[in-house]
Amino acid sequence: MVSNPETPTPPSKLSDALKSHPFHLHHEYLDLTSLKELPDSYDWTDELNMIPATTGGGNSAISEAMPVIDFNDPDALQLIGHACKTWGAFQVVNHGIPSSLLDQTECTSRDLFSLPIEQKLKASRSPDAISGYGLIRMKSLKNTSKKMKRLAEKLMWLMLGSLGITKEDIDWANPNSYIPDASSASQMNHYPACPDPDRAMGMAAHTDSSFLTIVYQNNVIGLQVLKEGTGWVTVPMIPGGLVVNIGDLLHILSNGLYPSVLHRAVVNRSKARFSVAYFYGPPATVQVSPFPKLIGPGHPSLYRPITWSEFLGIKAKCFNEALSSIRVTETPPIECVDANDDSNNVEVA
Ligand SMILES: C=C1C[C@]23C[C@@]1(O)CC[C@H]2[C@@]12CCC[C@@](C)(C(=O)O1)[C@H]2[C@@H]3C(=O)O
Ligand SMILES: O=C(O)CCC(=O)C(=O)O
Ligand SMILES: [Fe+2]
Repeated sequence: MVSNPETPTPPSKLSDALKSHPFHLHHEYLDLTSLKELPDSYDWTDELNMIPATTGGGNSAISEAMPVIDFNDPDALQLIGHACKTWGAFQVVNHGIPSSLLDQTECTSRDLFSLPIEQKLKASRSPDAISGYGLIRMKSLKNTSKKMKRLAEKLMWLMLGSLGITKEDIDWANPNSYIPDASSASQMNHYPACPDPDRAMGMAAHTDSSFLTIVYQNNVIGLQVLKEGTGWVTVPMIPGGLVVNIGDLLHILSNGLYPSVLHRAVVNRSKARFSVAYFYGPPATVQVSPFPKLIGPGHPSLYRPITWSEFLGIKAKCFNEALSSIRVTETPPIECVDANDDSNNVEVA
């Protein structure tokens, strides 16, 4: 094969994916922990984000609450399939991750974010790097907690199983395969108390690019998911519960059957909030495309094949238009505007 010098080689690691798409934030790094007034640069005006949420599950309809799935439930597979189709997210309990480990992670996160800003800036992330301290959008801290990985694997197989996809169907899942292992990244988020929560947003509405993301939130609510026909729904606190979000890569693999969930994090006036997100997906260089069993007459393949690495590059440029930009349609592909703007006020590490 002859390589075309004008075609760049796709990055082989997630951490390299941002090198060609540096992310420049125009925010100055403020100490956000003791603000008396919202700085003008944090004033939020975006329509999608300013729509308020319903209280925990639709207008009093209890059936509209986000599904909570017990891992020990014999019907877990079907329940997960239904939750993926209808919500793109659910909470899981009895997941096997000891609460002591989650508490410990929260303490580490509190300690890290409470360091003086000068000290945190010593670990700042540069515009083309994936890890370090900074403001979102693109940043993460490598934390390959074996337990999180194991849980993510179990969740993935339940999700794929509910679509009729088996381990034999997925090359990279085979332990004897020469293909590298799954990719993952962790991100710790800190949302300081905000003097003007109605004018600010913790983390702007987005989908994750992963296969699935596991989110741990300390006992302060703030995560909201967009439920079709209902609007923004606040994810309730469930002791020991972990939130699972469907990401864009599972959306692609399921040919749109399991849509990635649009979610955001709001801030509140009196309490600081912490969360940890664990992004899990295929090896960075493996191409993901709509699964053949899910394609047929009346169900054309909706997306072109893409690696996580390439998709991250597209996401850095197109942000919430990334999925539509790789959709195979008869209409001309979406032209993205640069998503390289500064619109969030959450600290991440
Ligand atoms: C693996 C990753 C997914 C992510 C980019 C990252 O490198 C680490 C941070 C992740 C995050 C969190 C906030 C929303 C998001 C869209 C972003 O800009 O950074 C996601 C990225 C993603 O899922 O594409
Ligand atoms: O803080 C939260 O609850 C959500 C975090 C999130 O969506 C992310 O890190 O991608
Ligand atoms: Fe997210």
